[in-house]
Amino acid sequence: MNNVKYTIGMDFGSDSVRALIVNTATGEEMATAVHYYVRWKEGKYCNPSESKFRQHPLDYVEGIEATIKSVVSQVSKEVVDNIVGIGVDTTGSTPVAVDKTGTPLALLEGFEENPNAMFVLWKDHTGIKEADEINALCAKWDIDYTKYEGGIYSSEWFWSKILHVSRADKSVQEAAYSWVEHCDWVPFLLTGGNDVKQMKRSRCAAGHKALWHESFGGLPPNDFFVALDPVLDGLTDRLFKETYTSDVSVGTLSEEWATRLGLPENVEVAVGAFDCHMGAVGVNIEPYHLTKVMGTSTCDIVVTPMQDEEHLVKGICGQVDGSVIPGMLGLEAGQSAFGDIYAWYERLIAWPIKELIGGTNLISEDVKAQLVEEALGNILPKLSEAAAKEPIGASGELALDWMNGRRTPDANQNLKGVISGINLGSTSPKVFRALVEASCFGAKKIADRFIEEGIAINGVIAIGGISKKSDLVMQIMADVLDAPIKVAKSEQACALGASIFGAVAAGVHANTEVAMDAMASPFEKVYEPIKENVEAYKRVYNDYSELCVAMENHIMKK
Ligand SMILES: Nc1ncnc2c1ncn2[C@@H]1O[C@H](COP(=O)(O)OP(=O)(O)O)[C@@H](O)[C@H]1O
Ligand SMILES: O=C(CO)[C@@H](O)[C@@H](O)COP(=O)(O)O
Repeated sequence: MNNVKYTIGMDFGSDSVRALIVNTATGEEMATAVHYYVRWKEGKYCNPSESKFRQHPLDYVEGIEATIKSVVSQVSKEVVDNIVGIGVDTTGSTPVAVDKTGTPLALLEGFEENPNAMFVLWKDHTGIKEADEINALCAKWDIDYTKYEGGIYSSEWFWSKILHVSRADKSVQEAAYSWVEHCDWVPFLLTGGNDVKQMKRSRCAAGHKALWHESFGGLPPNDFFVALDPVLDGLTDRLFKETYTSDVSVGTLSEEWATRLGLPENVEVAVGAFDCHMGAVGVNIEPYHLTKVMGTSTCDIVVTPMQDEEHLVKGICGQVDGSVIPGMLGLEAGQSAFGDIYAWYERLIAWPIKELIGGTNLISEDVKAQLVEEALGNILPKLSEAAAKEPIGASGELALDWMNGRRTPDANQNLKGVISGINLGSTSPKVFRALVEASCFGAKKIADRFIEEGIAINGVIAIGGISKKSDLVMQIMADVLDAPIKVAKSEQACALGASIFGAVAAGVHANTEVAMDAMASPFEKVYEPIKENVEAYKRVYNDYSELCVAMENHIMKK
């Protein structure tokens, strides 16, 4: 008789959702599945030139069904019968306007194709002006509500997005009873929630991105929001006061979803949280260790014991009691674009390839398609191979990593990327190397800020796609940070972290620490800094820092 219990972890990333079935006694990953969002992949509802990125709720619903059915089909009936919990993490702040029943407006008649009725993805920066207004109001209000969020509110976050959409689209503003984070909506949906006021909201999302703090009595008061714009009058009453950590259960799977997914009905669903926070749990984060989730963007997570005396860390994405491990302080920072910078460069190089191969009459359509696929799939590996041979700083190309603005330190989404120091000898690999170096210098700015603010960093851990895909990026990161970087074995550390919370919420483990000890991923590799590279990068980093100041002054003058 098998007494082992299993949980499912779901990780909703920027492009895809991943699901795992995990053995709660050992952390063994029994099955895994990935689903790429169909509408998102087609580029629907987005306009990158305006930094507008929306995701349709159906992309997520289809993703839940596809991945869970797939993992369930990969394991025995005995395993399925012993699945007791589900944990969910998502990107954030990724909010959506909902009606009273908590249904995203894009699922209602008349709103199906309206991007303002869809989830406003974390990297959507259409609310830059609104973020500026929030910062200006906080600066003159008697309480600075941004103080636990690094002192600067970002256009990537909840209120900037709500205000922007409410102003831009009267039909959505009028139909929106409330607003909901992606990580709160999925557990609500799976447990059959139908009253948004009963939705259990994530402490992680609320504390890092929605200006929630216990000492404020919850969210800022209505008069603060009315002063911002009367269009927000009354909304806080329809949002929330209480928040929950992810060791708490939202409830059990609804009958409908249990049937749809082929799961038992008594499966507990944990309160959701953001991907990077659960990722840190997936690798058994220790206090004062920096966990870097390296993917499309980066998220940098540190936990510390709760301080007796409050110390506010400036310029990060906030410090929240229990956002990572319940009972500890979770600190978050990150870069708004990381792998996305390489993806942009890849697209630049891919354009002529697609055009030229696509336009030729010399080969058949099938061969064309195969050639294009092979060429595109090899751009980043080939560039990396060639870039690895370039000496550090020898030919002068120097870039800034602000292609999607600067998330931290000191959020400023008005900033733009730069490639400087080009001459007639600048090749594709040289420029690519400069972009990789810039992304690692941006990471060093974050590590430096934690240290300047008195948060020691005693070790660095990497998870996320790039920690697995790119030796080049990882070695440069170790050289630039001058620190060994341990890479987790799990391909899906965030989903694993979510499964750990599923196990705690289902009562299999007494608390998050015990569950992490049993289930978290070990490490498979360490990138050690190379001494001569560390020295060479110190010089280039100084140049990068000077270029940062010059460009920020230049852009902000306009
Ligand atoms: N060989 C490579 N070298 C560097 N970056 C890569 C490589 N292959 C893919 N990437 C980058 O990885 C990023 C995706 O990371 P991943 O962690 O898988 O996704 P997500 O951020 O959605 O969770 C993309 O931005 C892509 O540009
Ligand atoms: O900003 C957060 C969390 O606070 C992330 O959700 C966001 O950077 C998206 O992460 P990915 O790059 O998709 O892994």
